[in-house]
Amino acid sequence: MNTMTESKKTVTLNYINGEWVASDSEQTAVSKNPAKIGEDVGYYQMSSSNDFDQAAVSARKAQKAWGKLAGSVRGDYLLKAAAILEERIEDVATAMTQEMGKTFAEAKGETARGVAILRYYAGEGMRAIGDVIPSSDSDALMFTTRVPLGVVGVITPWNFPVAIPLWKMAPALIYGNAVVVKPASDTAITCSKVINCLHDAGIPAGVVNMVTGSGAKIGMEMVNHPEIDAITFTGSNTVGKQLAHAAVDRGIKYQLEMGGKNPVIVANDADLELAAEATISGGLKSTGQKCTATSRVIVHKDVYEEFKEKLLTKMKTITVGDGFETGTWMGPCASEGQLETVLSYIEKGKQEGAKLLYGGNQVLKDQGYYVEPTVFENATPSMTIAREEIFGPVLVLLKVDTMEEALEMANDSEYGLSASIFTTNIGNMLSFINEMDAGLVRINAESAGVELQAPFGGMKQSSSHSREQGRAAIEFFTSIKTVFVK
Ligand SMILES: NC(=O)C1=CN([C@@H]2O[C@H](COP(=O)(O)OP(=O)(O)OC[C@H]3O[C@@H](n4cnc5c(N)ncnc54)[C@H](O)[C@@H]3O)[C@@H](O)[C@H]2O)C=CC1
Ligand SMILES: CCCCCC(=O)O
Repeated sequence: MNTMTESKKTVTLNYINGEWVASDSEQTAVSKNPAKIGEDVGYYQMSSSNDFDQAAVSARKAQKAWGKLAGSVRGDYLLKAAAILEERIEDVATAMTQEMGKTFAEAKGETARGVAILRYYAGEGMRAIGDVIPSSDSDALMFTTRVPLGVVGVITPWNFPVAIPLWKMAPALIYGNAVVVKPASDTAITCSKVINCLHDAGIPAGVVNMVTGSGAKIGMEMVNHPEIDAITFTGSNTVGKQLAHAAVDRGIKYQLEMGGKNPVIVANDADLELAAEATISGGLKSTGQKCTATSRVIVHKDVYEEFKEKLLTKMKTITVGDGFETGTWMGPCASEGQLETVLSYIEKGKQEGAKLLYGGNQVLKDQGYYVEPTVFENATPSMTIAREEIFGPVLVLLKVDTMEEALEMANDSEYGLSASIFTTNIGNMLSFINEMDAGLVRINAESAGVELQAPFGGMKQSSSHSREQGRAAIEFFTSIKTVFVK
């Protein structure tokens, strides 16, 4: 059981060496519901260095046998976990909406994506992992194979608390690694429910471990621990860079997926209804808290006013509220801190001279951490709101005279995660595909829309330049060994 009751409080436990255990710090912290101020979702362990050490040592011991299993046998565990998670979609999604505010429908959709991720990587246990390469010695046999890294540390953010841990853990496990996961504290309970599905699938003790608590403490403990052979991180650039420096100091493999400032280009031949709908969805779904969310909206001057009117008409229909309420389109910001960050960027936008077209206000103040969907115009590319990741429901309209200017503006960012263009012109489409510096480029579709079977990752400052998901994940979670036999 992943929780215990302590003076009527539900306390989520750590998962170490196949057992649910409390931290030896005897300290817990509360996970709060951002939709309902004052409502505690539950408690999680504020773990100690010793807790992490026990998890890492357990993982090291377990990995030896786990790595020797046939890939198909490892895959069977993932298939069982997928079936269990599928049975528990409502329960896991409930925890997600309670902990970070995503609408219940989106939370169920994400959890279903987690089921699909487990099933996809289960199949990887029976697919080729190398090549036969002709040696210059005709009597010799030369081929490549792949070996696991060993123990992989997994650090994940709060915005996709099921999909991101699983799109890291599932490939790590199928390719023979053991894992220690440190989830974002805001969604520790949700992660524990995912881990419990792996536990109930009978995964061998020590192969999967979860240690909750302060990122600065446990996250840094992880990257510096001698039993950790690699780190896979998704989160902010600030934290990612800290982890990378520590990983380089130890000479271990690391993978970072970080921020974005994703543009959408609306060409003068675009389907404006489609472009407006996709900008709303891509920019404001999940309260704009997706790394792939649209934030810069670059519009050709010929269609600017018509597009703006369509966008505003749709924005005015957005209902803000508790993610469990049927009519809610957009939930709260994930935490009080996230709300404060978003409101500070809105103020910055006004101070720097952008025009607030719609929204910009905190709402339902007595209930939770809610902000209106917001759009600015008359912004310049140098303004803070056009350069920095806000990670909230804030769109910035930018007007251009030509498609060349649009593409130049779209690339004028330190980030390069995802980007979209709306056009019916094949020349615009090909220029965008070839010249847009982003890891995910989408044509006539919103900037969000990661598919689990395709490589995913950023360019420039959005990533450490490996790729997650799909078959690409094998590159990070294994090492290639070239074999020569005479
Ligand atoms: N590129 C991508 O695929 C994605 C990127 N993100 C990015 O993540 C950010 C939002 O997520 P947050 O959880 O707020 O990010 P965050 O960077 O604050 O935290 C991410 C994880 O790192 C841990 N952490 C915090 N401080 C740490 C430290 N000093 N050492 C080690 N670990 C530490 C946290 O506890 C959490 O588990 C945004 O910047 C967003 O763009 C989010 C989802 C996907
Ligand atoms: C955290 C990255 C997940 C992005 C969700 C999407 O674009 O579908």
